[in-house]
Amino acid sequence: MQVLSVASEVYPLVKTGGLADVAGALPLALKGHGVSVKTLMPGYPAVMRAVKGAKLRLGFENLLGARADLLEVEHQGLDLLILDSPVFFDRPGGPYADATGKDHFDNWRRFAALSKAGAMIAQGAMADGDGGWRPDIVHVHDWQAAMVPAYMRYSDEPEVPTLTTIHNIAFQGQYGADIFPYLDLPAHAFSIEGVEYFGGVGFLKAGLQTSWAISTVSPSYAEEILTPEFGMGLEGLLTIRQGDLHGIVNGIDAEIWDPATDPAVKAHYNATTLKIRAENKRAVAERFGLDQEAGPLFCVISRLTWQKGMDLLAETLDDLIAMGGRLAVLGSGDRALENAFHAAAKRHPGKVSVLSIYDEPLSHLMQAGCDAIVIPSRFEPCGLTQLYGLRYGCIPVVARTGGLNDTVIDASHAAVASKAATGISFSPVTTDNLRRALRRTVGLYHQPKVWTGMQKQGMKSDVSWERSAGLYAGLYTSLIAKKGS
Ligand SMILES: Nc1ncnc2c1ncn2[C@@H]1O[C@H](COP(=O)(O)OP(=O)(O)O[C@H]2O[C@H](CO)[C@@H](O)[C@H](O)[C@H]2O)[C@@H](O)[C@H]1O
Repeated sequence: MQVLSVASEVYPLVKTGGLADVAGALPLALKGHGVSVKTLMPGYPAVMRAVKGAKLRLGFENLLGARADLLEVEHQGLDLLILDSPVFFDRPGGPYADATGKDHFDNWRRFAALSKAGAMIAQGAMADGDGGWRPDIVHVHDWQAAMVPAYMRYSDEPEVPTLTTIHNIAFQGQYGADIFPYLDLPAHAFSIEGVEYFGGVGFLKAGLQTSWAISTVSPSYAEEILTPEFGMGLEGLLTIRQGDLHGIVNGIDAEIWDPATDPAVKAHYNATTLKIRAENKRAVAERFGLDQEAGPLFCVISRLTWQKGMDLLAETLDDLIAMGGRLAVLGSGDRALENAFHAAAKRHPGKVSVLSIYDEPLSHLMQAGCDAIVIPSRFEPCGLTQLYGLRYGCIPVVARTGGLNDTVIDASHAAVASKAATGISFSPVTTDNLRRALRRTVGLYHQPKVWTGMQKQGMKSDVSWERSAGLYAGLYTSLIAKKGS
């Protein structure tokens, strides 16, 4: 089976968050299920530097107003299609924003161009000539690629089955109606059945409306987004499409994330040699300038945002320190939240430390050395850092929501007694409940037998892609069968 995947970021080439991890790991996991994936992504400067020697496959003279080339290259096991359009993608800053954090002014045009290219490839643009290629199914990720199924729906070419995956419904790609004339769509696409959304254009809405099927990254979140509290305005549409909505939990790349071999980890270990983690703990404390002392070392590896509940954590820090904990924070985000954490670090030198940088190797070392990772998210479609935590013996302390609910087993009395517990979870998401969860965590930490048992149980959890890749392969097969029926 041939799949075209379309994503705006793909690990290891460009990553701003969990989407990149999934877009980079799922194609590799699908290989074992007889599924072969080509991934279309933008040619940002970092990508163009990394894929020297890519082959030119197609030229688009005028893709939403700019010239673009389609390049093909194999990179670390991934078959990549790179949309090389200097006008759209060769600029300083990140994939979505400039160096000051302001969104690129033409994001709608950049990602509509990506989507339009995806739709043309899906409908046979690469089918002619030597090594011609045509996908059996198209899988697009988040709003930046969500216009692919819309472009396909409104073209005259035969349809190919499509799946749109929601990684974060908070980002929807909503724009004014004034962009519609530039999208290269027929006039009737501006309707409730098409791309129109509250009088403007909604990219994610368009994908959810026109895609054959929809998925999100955990079963719990698939249910939550049907409610006004979590659906962010799309709950009505999703409820209508409930029969086509699937929840498939993310996995992690178990080769990249392996504490026994990870090159970013100072002292390698496995579930039978957990004592070795102490060396990594010392290394983390040193890197963050924290006191070397007994007591639990907590960490955060996250965007510092409201979604992630970071305001709640900032409010509990004085108590966490009073309980004997320390905290290492790796992340940046909302200015006010960054300031709150930096202020706590000033109040508690040696106990709280914040690095507002993006550092992939350090994130690995932290999972390998910290005792617990705190994830008090208000909503979490899946969450990956708790999965890395489970694999590395870094106990997750999580809000009971979305994928966090589906992947962490709370240390209730029964779960501890039956040795099933893998973490600590709490709900509803309030400061008081988080404080209680942190206190419970410190209590468990001081029962070394129970704590080690939880670490071992977590390390045994199946967090690999194996099962979920099988579920995606099954979903693809069922959609292809639908086409034939
Ligand atoms: N400063 C930093 N330095 C280094 N690494 C950092 C970092 N800050 C974050 N990271 C890394 O970025 C990734 C974040 O992934 P998450 O799943 O936690 O959330 P995100 O909200 O980005 O993803 C969305 O998509 C994913 C994928 O589907 C869903 O799991 C999630 O719920 C949804 O919100 C992790 O790999 C983490 O280690």
